[in-house]
Amino acid sequence: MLKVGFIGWRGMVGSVLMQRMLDDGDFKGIEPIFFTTSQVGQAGPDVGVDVPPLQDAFDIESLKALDVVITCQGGDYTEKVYGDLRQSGWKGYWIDAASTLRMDEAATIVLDPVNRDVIDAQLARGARTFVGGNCTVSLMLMGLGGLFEADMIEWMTSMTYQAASGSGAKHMRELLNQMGGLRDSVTTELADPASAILDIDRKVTAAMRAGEFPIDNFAAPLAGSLLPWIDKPMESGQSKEEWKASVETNKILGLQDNPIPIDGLCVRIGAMRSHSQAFTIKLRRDVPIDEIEDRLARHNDWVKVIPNDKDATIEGLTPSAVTGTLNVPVGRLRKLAMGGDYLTAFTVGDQLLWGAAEPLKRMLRILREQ
Ligand SMILES: NC(=O)C1=CN([C@@H]2O[C@H](COP(=O)(O)OP(=O)(O)OC[C@H]3O[C@@H](n4cnc5c(N)ncnc54)[C@H](OP(=O)(O)O)[C@@H]3O)[C@@H](O)[C@H]2O)C=CC1
Ligand SMILES: N[C@@H](CC(=O)OP(=O)(O)O)C(=O)O
Repeated sequence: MLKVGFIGWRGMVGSVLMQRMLDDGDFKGIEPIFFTTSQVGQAGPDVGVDVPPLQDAFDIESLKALDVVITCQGGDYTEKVYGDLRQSGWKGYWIDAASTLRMDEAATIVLDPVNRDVIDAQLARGARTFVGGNCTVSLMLMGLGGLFEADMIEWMTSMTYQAASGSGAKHMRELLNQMGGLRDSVTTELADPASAILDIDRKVTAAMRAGEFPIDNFAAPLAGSLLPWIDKPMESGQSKEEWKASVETNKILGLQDNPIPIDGLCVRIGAMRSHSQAFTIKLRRDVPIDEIEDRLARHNDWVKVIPNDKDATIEGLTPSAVTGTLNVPVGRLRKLAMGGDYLTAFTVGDQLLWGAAEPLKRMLRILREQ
């Protein structure tokens, strides 16, 4: 039975992973051992099988006893522990949600409905480090997998609308506090249907710009606004989130030698935990829209093609419709005015499920099936 160590299991991504594993009975047939960076010796979580007290996540000797480490603890933890653990001679499987190791030669980015062939080839070569992809990249590939599989894409742009959860739990709370603060600033006016909307707007804008508005985490108002920068700056002028689109996609697909150019702008919006993206896709040839829809729909069990009409779009192609599900709807599919080989599309996905926890859960299953 595989000895599997869980690190970061009580954080936001880790909790989603725990729930998905419980839902699918994934704790049966493994020996789970839970680790912590702050609560050594406390009781482990209830996962339906006996587990020992929490162990020290920094103790290399304890980690060396594991067949698999699965970590959602974050990049700082990976940086502190991974190198030392490997240098100690440990040959186990390391499965990680953090971006730290993604572009390492030894690491495979996992998204098995899209790149099971790459994962299998890497396992056959003896690869032992598997990392979940960036959330926008994984969600884009789940939505557009059928076009990549058929090698239909010459280049594409992705313009993102990313939820607060991508920044972490504190940011989600701050977004809600910002929303509440804006409403509180105009409670009296909202109760009076005759009040002037431009007075309400003035008060809301003043509240947003006031010194006491809660911006400790986002550094600026997000509620009632947006933030067109995510992650660190790169020399290219891209944000790091934008840079990931091309490098990670091409690594996931095994296309590093002949990469598909992908670029765009990444924008934080006031959604809670589902990311959306709008694409401009330059097709290699003019493919009829019904063939495109058919390929997209058949690619995996979670993608859902939404007809390009208003009712279906508003009902099914929004963060509020998707959050908490594994569905990845893709819609607004139509040819652009630039010509028959220019396609536009829009997709939405839960960034904590397919965007973070689900590919890791499924990688553990793949290891168990070996
Ligand atoms: N947020 C996201 O969208 C994504 C995140 N990731 C990666 O996953 C990493 C973890 O992200 P995320 O889950 O958001 O991080 P969290 O901040 O929710 O959790 C990280 C760790 O903080 C510790 N912690 C301290 N106080 C608490 C508390 N009150 N409740 C829960 N945990 C607490 C826990 O460690 P301990 O038990 O040891 O104290 C926990 O494992 C990121 O750094 C990133 O690398 C990857 C993809 C998406
Ligand atoms: N950067 C993503 C979330 C994330 O954690 O990405 P990565 O795993 O690439 O660091 C977002 O803000 O929405």
